[in-house]
Amino acid sequence: MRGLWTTERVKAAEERVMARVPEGALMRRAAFGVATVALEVLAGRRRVGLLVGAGNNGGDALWAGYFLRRRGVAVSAVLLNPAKAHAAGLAAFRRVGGRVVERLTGVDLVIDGIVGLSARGPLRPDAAEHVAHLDAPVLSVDLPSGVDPDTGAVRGPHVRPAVTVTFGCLKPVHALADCGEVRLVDIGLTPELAGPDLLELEVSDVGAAWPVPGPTDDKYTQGVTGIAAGSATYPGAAVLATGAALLATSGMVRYAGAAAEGVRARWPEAICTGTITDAGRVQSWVVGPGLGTGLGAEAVLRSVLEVGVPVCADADAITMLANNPDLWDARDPDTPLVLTPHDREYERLAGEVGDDRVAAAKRAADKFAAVVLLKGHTTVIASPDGRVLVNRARSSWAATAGSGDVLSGLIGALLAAGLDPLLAAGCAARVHVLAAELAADGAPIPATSLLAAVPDAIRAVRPLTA
Ligand SMILES: NC(=O)C1=CN([C@@H]2O[C@H](COP(=O)(O)OP(=O)(O)OC[C@H]3O[C@@H](n4cnc5c(N)ncnc54)[C@H](O)[C@@H]3O)[C@@H](O)[C@H]2O)[C@@H](O)CC1
Ligand SMILES: Nc1ncnc2c1ncn2[C@@H]1O[C@H](COP(=O)(O)OP(=O)(O)O)[C@@H](O)[C@H]1O
Ligand SMILES: [K+]
Repeated sequence: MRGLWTTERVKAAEERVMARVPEGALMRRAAFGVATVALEVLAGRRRVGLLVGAGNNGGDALWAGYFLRRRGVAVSAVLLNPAKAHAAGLAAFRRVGGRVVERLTGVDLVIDGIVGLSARGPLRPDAAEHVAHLDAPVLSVDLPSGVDPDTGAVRGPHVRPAVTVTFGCLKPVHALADCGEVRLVDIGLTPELAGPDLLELEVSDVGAAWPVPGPTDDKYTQGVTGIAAGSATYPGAAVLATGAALLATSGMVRYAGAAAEGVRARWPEAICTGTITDAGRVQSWVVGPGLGTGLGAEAVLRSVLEVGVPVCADADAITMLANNPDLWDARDPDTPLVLTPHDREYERLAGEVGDDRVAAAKRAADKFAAVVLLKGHTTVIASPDGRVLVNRARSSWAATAGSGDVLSGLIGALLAAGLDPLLAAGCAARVHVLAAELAADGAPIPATSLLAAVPDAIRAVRPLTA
């Protein structure tokens, strides 16, 4: 797992380190890391431009320019606020023949030292003007200027780097926004950092957690997933969610609902019944996709919540919980619940998502004592115990009708297998993104193709030896 730390925590840790190292040492170390990566990106080319802002981020850029000059690179710098440019960095830069210019032209690489950890809001007009006219790849110092360091929110002009070189530890922006390739330079911060604020699962974490049958397993021991989804009007959601649960784990899937005929026709291995009460025992329920929001659907949701097994509530189930808060009473508060809203469903449940998606997911997790998976290009998953997972897609192919039904089926199967609910949601989200990428391979796909790629996605995350 990769940890990410908020700017408040990073700044406090940096202060503690700075108190025991010589003045300027930390900045020079950071800048040396920037120069090293810049040389790698340049791959023999020799012209670099710096965009230098008023703070220490600009100082890093100037010191990086100093180190690059010493390696014989031609370096020019635009000072966005000459009076406030980092004095020691600028003096060092000039000393080795760095040039201050009005505009960057004819460079092979631009180093973005406009703003860093103290930035808020989009680029100001003068900086935005310079950025708009760049025609070389950009290396951002610490983070892409114009993107919020803690929320990753982009609300106007910002830098789109090919590479970001950050220091000491990763910050939320590195998981929440597009930073290009992210490189981490050690500046001795680690001993000063306690546990991270956000976590990102690595492929190996997902592979290690994904449940597979062992020698003593049979179809019951691995957890039976129940699917209460679909309706006469929307049988497709039931077919997709059931299929996802069948492909996610071995064992058994029970379907209960009005789409039984369609589900049976597509998935003969699913045990299909018309109602929850006839369904038999399960270790988790997925409820909501395509279920409708009428009285019948409410009764289904109520029964599922009353069973006392972990539940993944998606789509119409979320709308019903939002419209009729009495339904919460059916829930045993100790039984894990995973809610999987997209932004509009979130709004019905807990008000506007806003710019800070992590805060929004945490708010709802607290409010409902549930794991909340807030969908999107960047999916944020918050647990009521305070842990937060972030899963950023590398493509947007999953933004297609029915793909959410696949996600809820995956989560349900992992819950039935007994995974910790936060991990279940995180692993499902990761495999979902991967399945979308594998299925799409450069062209749009329907959710059925995403579903069909789930086995390949699981194979891709599992260790080769298993
Ligand atoms: N604190 C430390 O010990 C270290 C800090 N380092 C660097 O220092 C950076 C943080 O430096 P600072 O705290 O000085 O802050 P920044 O460099 O982020 O800049 C703050 C300045 O930018 C201006 N500004 C804010 N928002 C802006 C916007 N949207 N458009 C244009 N200008 C804007 C502000 O008026 C302020 O003058 C880090 O990101 C990192 O690059 C590194 O040198 C490593 C060591
Ligand atoms: N721009 C995007 N990039 C990547 N994934 C996305 C994007 N938009 C949505 N998704 C993902 O696609 C799925 C859509 O789910 P949902 O909105 O419930 O669709 P549906 O109800 O049609 O199944 C979610 O897993 C979500 O995270
Ligand atoms: K920057």
